[in-house]
Amino acid sequence: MKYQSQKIALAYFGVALALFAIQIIGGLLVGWVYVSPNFLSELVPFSTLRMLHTNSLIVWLLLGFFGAAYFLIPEEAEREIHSPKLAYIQLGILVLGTLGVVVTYLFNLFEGHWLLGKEGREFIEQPVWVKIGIVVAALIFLFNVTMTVLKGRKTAISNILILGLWGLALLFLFAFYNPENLAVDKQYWWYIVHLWVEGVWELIMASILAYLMLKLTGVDREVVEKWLYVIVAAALFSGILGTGHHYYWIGTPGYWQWIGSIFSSLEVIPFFAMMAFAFVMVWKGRRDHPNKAALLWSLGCATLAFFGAGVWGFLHTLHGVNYYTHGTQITAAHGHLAFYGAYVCLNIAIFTYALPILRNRDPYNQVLNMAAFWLMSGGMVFMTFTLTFAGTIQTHLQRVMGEYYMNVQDQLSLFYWMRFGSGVVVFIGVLLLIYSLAMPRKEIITTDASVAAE
Ligand code: HEM
Ligand code: HEM
Ligand SMILES: [Fe+2]
Repeated sequence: MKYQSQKIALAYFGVALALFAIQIIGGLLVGWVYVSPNFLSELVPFSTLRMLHTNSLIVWLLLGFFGAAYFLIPEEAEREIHSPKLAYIQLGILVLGTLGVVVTYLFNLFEGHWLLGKEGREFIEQPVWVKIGIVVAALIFLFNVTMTVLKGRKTAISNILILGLWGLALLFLFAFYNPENLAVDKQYWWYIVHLWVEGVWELIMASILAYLMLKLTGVDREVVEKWLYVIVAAALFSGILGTGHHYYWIGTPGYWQWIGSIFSSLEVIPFFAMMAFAFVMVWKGRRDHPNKAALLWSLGCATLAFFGAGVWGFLHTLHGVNYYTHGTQITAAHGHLAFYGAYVCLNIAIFTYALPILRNRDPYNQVLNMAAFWLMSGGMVFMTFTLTFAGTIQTHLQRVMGEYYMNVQDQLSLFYWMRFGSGVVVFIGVLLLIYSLAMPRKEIITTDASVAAE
């Protein structure tokens, strides 16, 4: 570790990993409700469990991004973080807000209250006071990292990372706008839900991947930067108007069907470019970095993001297809693999790279970490297939044959069992990952000195 303030990342990564475990337990619970519909229904309704699953996902991914910024910006800017104290206050606010959401929803508090009560719109369910807390935390963060970069060396990696993080915070402001008209409400709601993952978060993804490639492969910075600019331009060019793929059936004018179909199809390009980038860097790289697990997660990230976002996104993005598949299990299949590939794997790649450095150890428990990669990724890919099959049958029976929703659900139970099974595998992978990141490697006991020295 070159700079003391990089240590801030350790606290962020720790909280993120704990929330990750909670997110997956939440996933298992919602998955179990699908096979046993009355499970917990008296205590915690499905909608609350589902909210806890998706919101803990978003919160831990954000904590991971913030931690990644605190880790890599000192190295890029060649100076300490402006104020470590502010960084810890920011973390405190976010943890408090998270607890606030959990308590409010689990005990159903302050119903209908404008400031303290539940908000209910998917992904932005946080009570208004928590939303305000999120904005305050984001402002503290932006101030802190922007000051650091302004006073230090400016690189393409840190500039693009900060641009992405500014965009993330500004777009979140639409969470405060909740118009009466449902069509208008949805129109702005997608500014967050879509423009985050298919817009500004892609900048964050590209810059963190670029940083990892720079460190892990030893390729020249100029080469990495050229790729970075192309990826970012492609992401914004396609992603902004690509929002139109959510405007097909919400009451917006018909031209969105064409704008959405054309531009969202182009969104495949930046995801393909990120995958090509990662592999070309490894191919051209001269460095044989000892942290093989971090490299595996980086390549896995770029590849699974291409399949989850690019291929599974394209699968249902043309309006002629989406007319039938909208809101079916096809959407859930895509949502899972895209989030997992792009943003879960990205975070784990930077955790795997940074934690040994932050804790002053050699890359450790690599084999366990790599086993966790295969268990988790295998589980998520299997889940994607089961949901895709379920979604195909659902689309046919419900949307083509016109069968009643619940009748169709009954016929899909085999797939929901398999989804639950793959979830258990993912959960085991997560436990293994956390163990491999948190615990030091056991001493190798061998008589062969050359093996022991490895
Ligand atoms: C890192 C892994 C995971 C990620 C990134 C993730 C992400 C998500 C997202 C984004 C949604 C909302 C999807 C949508 O509206 O289309 C969701 C819903 C859901 N997830 Fe996960 N999830 C993960 C793991 C799991 C696991 C292990 C299970 C367990 C079986 C699970 C079960 C569910 C269920 C049942 C829903 C509700 C779907 C519905 O409302 O029909 N997830 N998840
Ligand atoms: C990493 C990037 C991406 C993530 C994390 C992601 C995630 C998601 C999630 C969670 C949903 C469900 C939202 C909801 O209804 O609550 C969704 C919907 C959708 N996504 Fe993506 N997505 C990504 C990229 C893409 C790309 C590149 C495309 C197109 C090529 C795409 C096409 C779609 C479409 C068409 C829908 C609407 C599905 C429907 O009508 O029900 N996505 N995405
Ligand atoms: Fe989208």
